[in-house]
Amino acid sequence: MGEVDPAFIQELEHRPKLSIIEAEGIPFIDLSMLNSPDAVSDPSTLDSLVSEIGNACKNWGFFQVINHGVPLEQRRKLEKASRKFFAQPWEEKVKVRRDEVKVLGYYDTEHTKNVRDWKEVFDFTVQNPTIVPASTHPDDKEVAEWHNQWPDYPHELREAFEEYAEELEKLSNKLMELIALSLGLPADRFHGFFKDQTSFIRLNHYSPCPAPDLALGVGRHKDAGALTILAQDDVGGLQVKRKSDGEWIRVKPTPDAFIINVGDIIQVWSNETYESVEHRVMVNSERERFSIPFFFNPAHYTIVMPSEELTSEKNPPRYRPYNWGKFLITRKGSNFKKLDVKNIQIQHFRISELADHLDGALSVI
Ligand SMILES: O=C(O)CCC(=O)C(=O)O
Ligand SMILES: [Fe+2]
Repeated sequence: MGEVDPAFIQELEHRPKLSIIEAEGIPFIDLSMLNSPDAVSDPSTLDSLVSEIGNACKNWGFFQVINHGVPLEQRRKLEKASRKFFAQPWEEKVKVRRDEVKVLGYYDTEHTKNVRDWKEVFDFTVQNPTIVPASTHPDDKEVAEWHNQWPDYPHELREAFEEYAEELEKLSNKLMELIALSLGLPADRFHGFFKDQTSFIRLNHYSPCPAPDLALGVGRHKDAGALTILAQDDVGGLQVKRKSDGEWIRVKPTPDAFIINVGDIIQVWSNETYESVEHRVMVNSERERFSIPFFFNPAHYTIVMPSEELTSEKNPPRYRPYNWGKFLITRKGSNFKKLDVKNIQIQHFRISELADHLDGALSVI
């Protein structure tokens, strides 16, 4: 395979099998009851929706939603604008390139676990500007602003983005309510964390790849935020690591559905009742693919920790509290240092089982 830069080539164990297992089991959840004006709050219908959400989060960490209330028109408008943007020559796209100072915009050299992804992206934050810590230093309280870059072409991209972001924010809040209820918490338990959200939307473009058996569109990873809402086109390529057997399963494209996945923050908030699940993107040699994830992230000053209501002496907190903004900018920073930098992970805040055992042993003595 002479055509592919070695930077894109996955290690043997992480290369995708070209024979695909398509998921039967990833749940479909119908949200129509949340959006119908005459949905007289029938507690039993709500209860069954909440338990469907809870089971999907527990068993898969992924589910698809239909009748979600996001107008199709808004989604199509952004999808079209995204296609127009990426169809331009590279020289045009790099005019709004992301770098260490301007952290939002166009980017085509992203690495996941130190292997280059076969994709190009455009990042925008929902709040403009978005407030984040100025430095990774734990004692530094200074803040900085992230500003969106808007390309000249297509001119409708900005409006399409803003309308879509507003709709997706509404859907995210509804999903967070259902997730809170499924954990036995009040519906609004997590709302406050998103007041000064650091959410962002990414436009992804995966070109046809001459070596889909060696490279990945996005290498295996977990999403670091609270919740991801993904719009994928009809090409397919997203794979989820099935919890029951570790097999990579393709998420079948369903027109106009959204794919939802639990991120690391929900894993921590729920004290591992729900887990953030590994996923990756396969590319193919024939068709380009587009997708748009919405990453629903809390305010930078959020201290992420297991919810007190969900921990007890028998089920102690499994994570030490961490500052979301510092975590986020540490991640962003390491994207630019590229090879041989290990990304910060929630695993670094996990209270290790070994320590639990030792503590237990010590307290007995
Ligand atoms: O393109 C996709 O299907 C998923 C992309 C993804 O997982 C991500 O950007 O975090
Ligand atoms: Fe992801």
